[in-house]
Amino acid sequence: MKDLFYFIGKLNGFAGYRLYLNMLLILVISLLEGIGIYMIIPLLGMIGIVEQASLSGIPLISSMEKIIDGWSWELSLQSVLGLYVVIVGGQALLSRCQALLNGRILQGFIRTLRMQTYEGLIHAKWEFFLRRRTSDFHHIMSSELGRVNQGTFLFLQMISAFLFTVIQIALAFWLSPVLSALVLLAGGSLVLFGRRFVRKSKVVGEQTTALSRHYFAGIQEHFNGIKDIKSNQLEPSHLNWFNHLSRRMEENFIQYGKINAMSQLIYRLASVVLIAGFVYAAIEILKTPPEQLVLIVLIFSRLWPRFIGIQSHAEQLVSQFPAFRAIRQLQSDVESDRERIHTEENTGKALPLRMNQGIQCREVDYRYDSSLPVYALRSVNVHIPVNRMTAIVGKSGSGKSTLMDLLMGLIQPERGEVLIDGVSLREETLLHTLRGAVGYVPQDPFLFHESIRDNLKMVSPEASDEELWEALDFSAAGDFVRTLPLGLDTVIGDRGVRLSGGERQRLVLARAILKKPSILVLDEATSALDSENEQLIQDALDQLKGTMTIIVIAHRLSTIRHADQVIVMEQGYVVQQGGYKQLSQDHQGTFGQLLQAQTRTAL
Ligand SMILES: Nc1ncnc2c1ncn2[C@@H]1O[C@H](COP(=O)(O)OP(=O)(O)OP(=O)(O)O)[C@@H](O)[C@H]1O
Repeated sequence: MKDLFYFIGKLNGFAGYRLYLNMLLILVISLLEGIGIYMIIPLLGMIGIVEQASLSGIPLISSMEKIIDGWSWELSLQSVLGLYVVIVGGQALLSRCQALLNGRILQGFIRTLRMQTYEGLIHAKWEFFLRRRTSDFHHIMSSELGRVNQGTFLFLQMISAFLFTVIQIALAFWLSPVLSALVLLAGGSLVLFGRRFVRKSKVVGEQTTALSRHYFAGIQEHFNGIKDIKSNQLEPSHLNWFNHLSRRMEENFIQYGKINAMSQLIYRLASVVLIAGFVYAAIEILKTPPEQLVLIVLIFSRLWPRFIGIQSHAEQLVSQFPAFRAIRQLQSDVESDRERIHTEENTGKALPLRMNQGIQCREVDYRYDSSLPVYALRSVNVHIPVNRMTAIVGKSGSGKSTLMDLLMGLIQPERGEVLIDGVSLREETLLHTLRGAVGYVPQDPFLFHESIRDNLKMVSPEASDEELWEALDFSAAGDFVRTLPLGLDTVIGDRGVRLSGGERQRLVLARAILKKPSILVLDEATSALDSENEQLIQDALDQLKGTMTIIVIAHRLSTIRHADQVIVMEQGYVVQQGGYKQLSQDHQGTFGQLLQAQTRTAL
């Protein structure tokens, strides 16, 4: 319930006066509908079904008669019918306006919510993503937002039904307090009885969230690993998983349907019994005049379906509560894990990085999980000199990528400092500047499902075609792009799968170069290249030496022969640091052993 109130507060903040206008319209529409019902009685009087004289005893009719008398109108069939058309027509017109306003409020609210959630996610720290499955974000951004949309719609519908009920009950009370109190008492006991269905719906709603989360995670994993599935013939086990989950989802929906159908059945049966008892009491015990009875039956016959609707809406609404909670939780998590560089002051383009000495790590410790005594980096002290090439090497899992993330300011040390020219990276403006100055090429390069031109221009929207080709030639990608029939306009597939691994790496390298970074970071960025293309890129990087700071992670040690400095890592510690030649001569050192191992493999 807390979550619902949180979103109502947000809805109120978003819609403001429009929400109240919406309610006012509902009130007027309900009033007009009530008056429309009342209009039937004078009509019945004119037809002769009820006696004209007895109409003056009915509260609202007598007031209306007085008003009409004041206007010196004659209560003729035409005037009553005319008034009826005006009232019911006016109500229809207002209903249309209200439906449109309702739609605008709802869609605008969901758009804002979607935008806020996405903005929060995209500005969250890298560490936030390390702790979560990406499928959970897909789930929240699609399924859960959809459920919040439906929940908000139901909530607005419930307000409308509630206001309608209040107005109609007020009119009924005016007409006959005793009869109305009887009906209300019956309605109230039904609501109390219906609470058990609402509780059950909530439990089913929680199961729905868990199942759909599971579904999203599974689907994403399966299609990411489709090549593995096909080549290792894992289809049967995946089909089995899918079949099992689909059945559980089916059962979940059926269970919800059962609850809803049962509550509706009970409500309908109770309505029939109540109406029968009510009519009996009205005629036999209370001796209600027929015209009043007709009106009350008319009012309640229109009111009852809405009343039942409130119960059904309440069940649906609580079944959506877990989605409200999931989005609220995510919004609060991303807020507390927001990257400090994304503040109001830092919305503009970062200032250019002017680095004179370099980046330094001083006594850095880092753990991915602070509750475990497992360190990814331990007492790391390194210096990355400006405009030089530094290579980071070590066995798999030794901490190379973690150190790289630290140097790029993606993660913050648990102990110690990362400094640029002696200034701590904990300083927000510096972090913003550093991020703007880095060109990063990851191990598994990512390309958007856009043209090559769009993919490149993402980092430099103003770049001319000449600059694009220059960057492509630099990364040894110019030749293969020229052979494509559409050249720069070739659309590359989802995650660039229509290109080979090496082609993707070269395109992403071109993109990084186009940014004209002060710091170029290559994480195993040439691992998928053949030796010819790798050599071309090595030559190009050699040309860049002295113009930008280059940090390279490499497994193939032959590719870092020209590095000015090599950092050797082992189990989170920096065990050696120095020039390539110097380290390679120490045959007992970790680097010497790594070199020997690679030479043996190459033979
Ligand atoms: N997201 C993560 N959550 C928990 N532990 C992690 C995470 N990423 C890395 N680690 C752990 O931190 C240690 C260092 O990992 P890191 O990726 O930095 O090594 P690496 O030298 O880059 O390895 P590789 O050469 O295989 O890429 C490893 O023990 C690894 O299991």
